Amino acid sequence: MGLLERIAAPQDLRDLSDDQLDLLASEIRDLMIRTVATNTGHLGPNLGVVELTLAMHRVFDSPSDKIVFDTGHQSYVHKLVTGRAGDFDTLRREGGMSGYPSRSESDHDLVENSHASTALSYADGLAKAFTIRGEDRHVAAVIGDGALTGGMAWEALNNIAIQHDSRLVIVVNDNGRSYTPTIGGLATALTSLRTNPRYEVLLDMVKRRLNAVPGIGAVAYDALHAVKKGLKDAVAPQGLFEDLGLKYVGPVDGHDRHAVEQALASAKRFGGPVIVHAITRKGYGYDPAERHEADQFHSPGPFDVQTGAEKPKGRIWTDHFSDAMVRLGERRPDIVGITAAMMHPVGLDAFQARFPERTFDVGIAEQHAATSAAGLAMGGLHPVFAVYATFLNRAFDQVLMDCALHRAGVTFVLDRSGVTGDDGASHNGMWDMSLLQVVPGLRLAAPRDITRLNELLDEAVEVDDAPTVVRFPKGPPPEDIPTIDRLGNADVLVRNGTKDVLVLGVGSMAEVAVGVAERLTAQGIGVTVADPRWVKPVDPALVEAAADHRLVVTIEDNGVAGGVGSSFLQALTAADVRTPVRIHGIPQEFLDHAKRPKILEAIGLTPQAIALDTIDRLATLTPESLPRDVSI
Ligand SMILES: Cc1ncc(C[n+]2csc(CCOP(=O)(O)OP(=O)(O)O)c2C)c(N)n1
Ligand SMILES: CC(=O)[C@@H](O)[C@H](O)COP(=O)(O)O
Ligand SMILES: [Mg+2]
Repeated sequence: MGLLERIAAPQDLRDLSDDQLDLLASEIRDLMIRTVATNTGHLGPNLGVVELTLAMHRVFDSPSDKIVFDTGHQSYVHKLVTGRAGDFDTLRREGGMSGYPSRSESDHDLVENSHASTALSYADGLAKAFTIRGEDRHVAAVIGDGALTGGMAWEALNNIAIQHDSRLVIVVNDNGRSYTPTIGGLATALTSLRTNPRYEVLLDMVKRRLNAVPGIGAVAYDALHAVKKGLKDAVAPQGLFEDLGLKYVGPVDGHDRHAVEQALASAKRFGGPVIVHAITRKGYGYDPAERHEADQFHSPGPFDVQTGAEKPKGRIWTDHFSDAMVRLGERRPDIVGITAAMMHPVGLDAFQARFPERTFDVGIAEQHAATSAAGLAMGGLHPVFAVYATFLNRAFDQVLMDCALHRAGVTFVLDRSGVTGDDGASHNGMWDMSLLQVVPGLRLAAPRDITRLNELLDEAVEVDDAPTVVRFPKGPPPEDIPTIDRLGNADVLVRNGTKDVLVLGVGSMAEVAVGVAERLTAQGIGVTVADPRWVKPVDPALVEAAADHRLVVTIEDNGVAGGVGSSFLQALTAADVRTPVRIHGIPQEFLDHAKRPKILEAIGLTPQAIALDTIDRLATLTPESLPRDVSI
């Protein structure tokens, strides 16, 4: 590992010469490429911030100064130079290093939330705290051009701009992309700053001339830096940040570590909030990533280091949704697709290719997406907003007060619902079937397999007077699980005679419910397994069926608090049905990263664990807890 072994703390970086720092940068790239090739992870974003991160840790004094990463997926270099290089081979492994900042790993890490556009708000708070406490500490926040399209970032900038004494340096890591090129007026404004041809040529010439002058070159370059700012005013329109009252330094070549250090040092000296605009390239230094058209290896699966060829992946739920959307689009000219900067990851790229004028990428702006969808519905269209389940949390009020209050026919398709695993606590989609329970009129479906996905999507887009939600998990779908009967709107999957236990298997947990039934049947226990399909509103036929059974078991890939099981129990209570209910779901905790199957096993969402619990539960049932008309 060479030089990296010598970096026990970021302060060690200051003892390295320029040549050694260049060598260290290539060592870091090499290690990240080899590690992500097997462990998976965010290679493109991290290759793009090697020089930037080294410069930050040479200028700022972490952990006393606080370095905050927006989204945090680009914090591998930060981890490598803050004493964790030795554990890097455990990246994203169960019990190993998180792919995001982790406070339990290091006091150099602060923000663990992987939801974008939050860093500037944390930084605003931190800087105010240091000022009030009279602490001479700086805050440096790294935010990507993509994360800058999120509304929270501008709420923060609005506040930061008036904090004239805050020791805050904002580094805009501008690589022009989220997954795909960043969209919108902000992106255009950033582009105009970074690509003004006269400014670039002039700057390059000056830099080359000065650096060629031994001894004084760098100093003069630094002095000219301020002039350059003036220069830039002359050759590049300002606006954007400086109209807000924010000092702006840049754009600076984010792969020129020395230039970045100069910019950061001068920004640090300003003594007030400053924006340093760094131009970087995602995947920089690894050809297969730089050439990767789709997303420059934003988060590649396992791949061959030599060729960059990714190991073939089987079809996942998203691929089937993608096909279904194209079919819907052909059948329904009123259907439009919306994504929040994740066109391919949510499976709307095929729909976009077929119906470009009916597809909208709104940037990382889920709140805007939801309310814009309400507007589209009010305008006579039927929008489908495809989003990862966890990211819809951010738009809860928009779903409630902009969509549901106005009975807007918007369909939300929640990919990555339930346990996702690799990306840690803030990525698990374990909240939607709890949060959305309280939304009046909203209908929520959880397909168990691809046949049901197509059925439920068709049903959802037929609803034009209320928001509908269809949610499915990360990864490959199961084989179709056949229906043997209907029970109201629900599908009966197993019925083996006596009515001891009614098992409700929700969405991806229907497969688990069938496994539970197999184990209970082998013990001579009577089981009915039903897949509710629509979990909100609760199906009255299932309430009725519960009254005929000794015990109800609900299984959901959602937090147990306020989820499907809770709402079913509430419905039984309201109907004065006293059958006891045993709720199985994700414990209401922040789960550490690991693979989805390992987490499901660890939290007991397996046929074996639930069958054993059910047998125990049945054995403890006492007459008074039985429905009135059953005697044992
Ligand atoms: C609220 C939210 N929506 C979507 C995502 C998914 N996501 C992760 S990284 C990313 C792109 C971020 O782009 P940028 O901020 O420019 O960082 P870069 O990857 O270019 O370094 C997105 C959309 C997220 N993390 N948070
Ligand atoms: C950082 C981020 O939010 C996404 O890039 C996330 O890693 C998505 O991962 P998957 O698309 O692999 O579920
Ligand atoms: Mg970017």
